[in-house]
Amino acid sequence: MPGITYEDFLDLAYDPAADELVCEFAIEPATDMDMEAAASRVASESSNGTWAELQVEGSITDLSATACAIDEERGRITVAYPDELFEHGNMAQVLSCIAGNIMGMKAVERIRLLDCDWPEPLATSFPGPQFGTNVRQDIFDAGDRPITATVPKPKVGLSTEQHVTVGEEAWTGGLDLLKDDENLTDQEFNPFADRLTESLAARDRAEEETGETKSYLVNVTADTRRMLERVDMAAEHGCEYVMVDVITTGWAAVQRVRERCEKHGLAIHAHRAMHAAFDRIPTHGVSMRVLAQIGRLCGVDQLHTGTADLGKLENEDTVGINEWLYSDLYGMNDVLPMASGGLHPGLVPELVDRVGTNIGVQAGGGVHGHPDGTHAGAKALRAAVDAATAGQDIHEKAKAVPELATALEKWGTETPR
Ligand SMILES: O=C(COP(=O)(O)O)[C@H](O)[C@H](O)COP(=O)(O)O
Ligand SMILES: [Mg+2]
Repeated sequence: MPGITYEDFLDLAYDPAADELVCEFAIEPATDMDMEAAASRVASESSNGTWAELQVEGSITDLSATACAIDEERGRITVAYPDELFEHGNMAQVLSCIAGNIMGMKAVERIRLLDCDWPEPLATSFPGPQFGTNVRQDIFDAGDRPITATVPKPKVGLSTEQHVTVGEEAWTGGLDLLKDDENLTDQEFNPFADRLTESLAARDRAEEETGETKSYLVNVTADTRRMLERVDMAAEHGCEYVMVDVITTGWAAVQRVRERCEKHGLAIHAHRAMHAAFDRIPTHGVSMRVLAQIGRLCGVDQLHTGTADLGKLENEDTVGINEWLYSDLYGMNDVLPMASGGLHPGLVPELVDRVGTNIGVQAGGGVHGHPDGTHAGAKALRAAVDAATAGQDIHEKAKAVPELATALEKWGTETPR
């Protein structure tokens, strides 16, 4: 009986079926291997093969992936995965196939999952976002402008009272969202329950004062049980959102949060802390593009996708990722990209020029580092966003908004480091 060998996973004449998941990888084969040998091993290990020749009966090869294209020059391969290989609606299982053992196999020096073409049966087995970019209208009344957010700094250490004061100043200064930082959850210096209730009371005051809708991205990140309890608490106290550190928490937990948020009608803000462990080295890991795709399928409404290189952190193709998040995917809702990380008012015109206005603009240091404090910083950021949306020159705007003039004087258009 002929066994299954690596060759069974390579067919460069193969045309993937419409229901197959097609993945593009960048690979650098091991020094003693050519692209074909490495590509067939990638397809094998990520579906149903292994290093040894296997003797099995029946149509087990129906579940085999096929390495169906190789671009020697660019070091790219394409692998098609049959739909039956996957448990629908189970992102952990999907990732254990397409980004699992292959990430560490010796047949490749480096391997990066660059992009996925999600077929309808698999994609629609996930819920997608409840709101996506519609948060700008469904939750706020933001018109054409980006929604705005700020995260109090220092990231941790402020007492609840200090945190809430900073939030209230930011809201009344003109920002839409107060956001917890990624490592602020339920520590003794600022307990979750107190912060939630007191922030929402401040939100109500700010709404009253400004006549605008305000909301709070409360960080519920924890083990799944505690996270769901916190989602329930956020809903109970009248919050519109929860924030989850989606990479550190893991997609399986995000799926449960999405389910619970639907029950309450809450939107999900996804912070991507730790994404760079997967995507920073451009020749290895899982691209931010794929992480963003997974976020959309699992149903986050807002996702950090970087600043198109204007901010303090390394970014991978913010523009291309955002375009994918807006693109049609079998009628699934889109995702609102959040630009964040080292932003300040002077960078806003160029940001909007590069990525458009269908985004959220988030700044921490660029608001609270304003020489006249958070309230002035919030006014400056809001004015910069309004001007950029209206196509007005930021220096013209600064003539009418002294807080913006001060911010421009302090930071100009520099990229922070
Ligand atoms: O706290 C901040 C930004 O603060 P600041 O405005 O002071 O830099 C966020 O955690 C980063 O946006 C994360 O980066 P990214 O959005 O790229 O994931
Ligand atoms: Mg942060």
